[in-house]
Amino acid sequence: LTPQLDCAGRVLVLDRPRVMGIVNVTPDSFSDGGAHDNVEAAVAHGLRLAAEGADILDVGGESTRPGADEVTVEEELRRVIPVVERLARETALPVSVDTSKPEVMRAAVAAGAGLINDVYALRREGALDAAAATGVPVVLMHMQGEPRSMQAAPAYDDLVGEVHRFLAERIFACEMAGIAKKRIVLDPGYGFGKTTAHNLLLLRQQSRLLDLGLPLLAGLSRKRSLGEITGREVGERLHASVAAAVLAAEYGARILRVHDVAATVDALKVWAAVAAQPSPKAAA
Ligand SMILES: Nc1nc2[nH]c(SCC(=O)O)nc2c(=O)[nH]1
Repeated sequence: LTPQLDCAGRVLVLDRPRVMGIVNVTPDSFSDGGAHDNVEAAVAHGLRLAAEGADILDVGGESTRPGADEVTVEEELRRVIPVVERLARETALPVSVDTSKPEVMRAAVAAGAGLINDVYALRREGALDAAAATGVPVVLMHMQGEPRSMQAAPAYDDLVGEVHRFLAERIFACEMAGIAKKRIVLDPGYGFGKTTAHNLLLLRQQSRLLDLGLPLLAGLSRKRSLGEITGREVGERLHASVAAAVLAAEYGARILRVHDVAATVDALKVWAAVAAQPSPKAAA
């Protein structure tokens, strides 16, 4: 049976790896334009990613980069809601909201968002109830520590086991709050309290998370670990990001969260065409 996510009426069919395009609504470092310019630029970017073949658009107003400082609820709402509203209206794609704040979850779904993408896995006060009340699917991501300090000294006794246990606990918390298991997507949280070595091991063993019985989302696009491996700066990580997306698909991910949609769409078409062929075991 093919898993599918009903994102407020816009159904994401997970019969093959799908591409989630990243729409950051954070102060534009290129222009000193005010909030309006940020919204306009973000909407234009989202429309472009839709034209490039994205299956879902992920709108985020708070950078969760290591060391990032907090954004107030009011500021995050000002950035995110207008963009969610416009993209939900001007495309037929499901729109997800990348937030940990319950108020932003509620307002974004009211404005047309069909998926909640929470890097904090609904652990903030009120987030479980807010997500349950919206009725839309949720992405639960693993993070060790807090964005501000998570990269100081990440350490694990059993990395994959700890990520697995964390996700199992968050699934249970969701079910207790009335969020059905079929509304949940899991995410290993690459780069969130992990060294490059951790990220590599977690990717290689990502398929161990599949026994939790839920679709996986992977976000490796342009991340620091890819820079460490290739020596490339953030704007030069397209090739590494495409390789990482294909590997994540090979190791079980069905949603790839990326900046470079067109390139990843083509790469995953090749993956899907090959994956459709009989495996060596079948031929034997
Ligand atoms: N679900 C999910 N959401 C995310 N939001 C970010 S923000 C940091 C960046 O894009 O570099 N990363 C992720 C990720 O890996 N998974």
